Amino acid sequence: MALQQSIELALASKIGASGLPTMALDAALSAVETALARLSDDDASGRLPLLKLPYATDDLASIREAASFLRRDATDVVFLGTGGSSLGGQALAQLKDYAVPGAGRFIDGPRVHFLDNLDPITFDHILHKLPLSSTRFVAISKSGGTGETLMQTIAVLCALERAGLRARPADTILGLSEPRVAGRKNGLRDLLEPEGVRFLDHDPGVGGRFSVLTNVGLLPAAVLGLDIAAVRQGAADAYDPLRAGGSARDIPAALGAALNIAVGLEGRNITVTMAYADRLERFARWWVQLWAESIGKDGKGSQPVAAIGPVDQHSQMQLYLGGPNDKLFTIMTTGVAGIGPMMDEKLSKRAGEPGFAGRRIGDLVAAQGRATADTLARNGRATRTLHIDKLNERSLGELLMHYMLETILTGYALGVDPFDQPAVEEGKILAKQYLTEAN
Ligand SMILES: O=P(O)(O)OC[C@H]1O[C@](O)(CO)[C@@H](O)[C@@H]1O
Repeated sequence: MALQQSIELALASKIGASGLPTMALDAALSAVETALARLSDDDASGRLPLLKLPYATDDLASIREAASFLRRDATDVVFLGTGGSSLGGQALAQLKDYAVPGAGRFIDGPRVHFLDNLDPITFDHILHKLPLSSTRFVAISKSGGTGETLMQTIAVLCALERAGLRARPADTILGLSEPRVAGRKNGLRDLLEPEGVRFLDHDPGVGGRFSVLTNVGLLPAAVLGLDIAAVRQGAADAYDPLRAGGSARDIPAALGAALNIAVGLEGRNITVTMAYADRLERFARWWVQLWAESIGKDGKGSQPVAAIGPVDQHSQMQLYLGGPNDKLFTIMTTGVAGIGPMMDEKLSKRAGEPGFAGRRIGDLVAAQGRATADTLARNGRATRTLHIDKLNERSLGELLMHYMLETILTGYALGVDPFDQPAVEEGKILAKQYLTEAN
């Protein structure tokens, strides 16, 4: 198990009166015990296919085969899709420098693009810049009905047509969506299947924001050459303690859920995750969707905020330490001490920082993560720490599964359904109405 979690710095016994009283944590733990029993029933009944994924290997060959198809003679692979149809893949892709400021441009092999936000200028620009004859597109939508993804896909088909490549969309595009269900429309399949485009099936029993361990997240990971079996093994590392049974206090994801619930009981409704690693930035965005859509309903929920260290110390820390004490902080660190460029002694002295001499950049980042957690705690801010010594496929798989389990258990304990998102439909319907009314 790579993940080391501590909630010490959230407790009143450690940080004083503004920390969590034992009673609040005990009450939350007891609610999570009931949630654990429900999850165990879900596992036994097979109701939640997500719980089987950590141990599944039978689909990995087909994911690798699809990845080889996409990589063959490709300069660029573009993933179309939004929310849960994109963020899990992005979180994994960061292990290979995807969207890491300054480093992402130097990725080996085909360049990978995730176009999750619909922006006309970006899309126009990218379609004009991409070498279309050597670009592969993957259109991902669980429902097959998301307007953004449908518009992107239509725009790609039109661009291929203009480039004289429309004759062979099946060589260029891959679809990923739920299998057809009688009586339910699937716009993406309706659009692409007549073109001969091949589809991978989205597991109908796994919601988009929980789909990172399925082909939705693992396909982009495999395109980038990541070890997708190790991602699943890591997920098993997070789930094994639940399968083994035991009390909520001893199961990391259950303890995390209890912490969130207890902090909520104390009236703090903002939860900040600050990760001291560029390669966890998309993970944090993935978690924001997971938490917001799963927990925010029936008037319940807490506001997830994603932050990255150390850079956000220089933008958000003043509020975190000096503003209202209404947040739970999770400070995430990785084993970066001793890593990176070493500081020259003479130059360090000249810069007025003799303490830098002989130290590496990773030493400062490690010290900063530790200092932030301690400073928050000294200022009475409830803080959890999560440390991963080595960030790789296995430990990231563990982190992803830990958070999915923590989220489900929190939802169960709060009495909300973590698997639906009824409120987002209203705006989608209205936007389509405005679109047809516009002239
Ligand atoms: O994969 P789909 O069906 O295109 O949905 C994309 C995203 O849209 C949502 O349904 C919210 O609008 C998310 O839950 C989902 O991840």
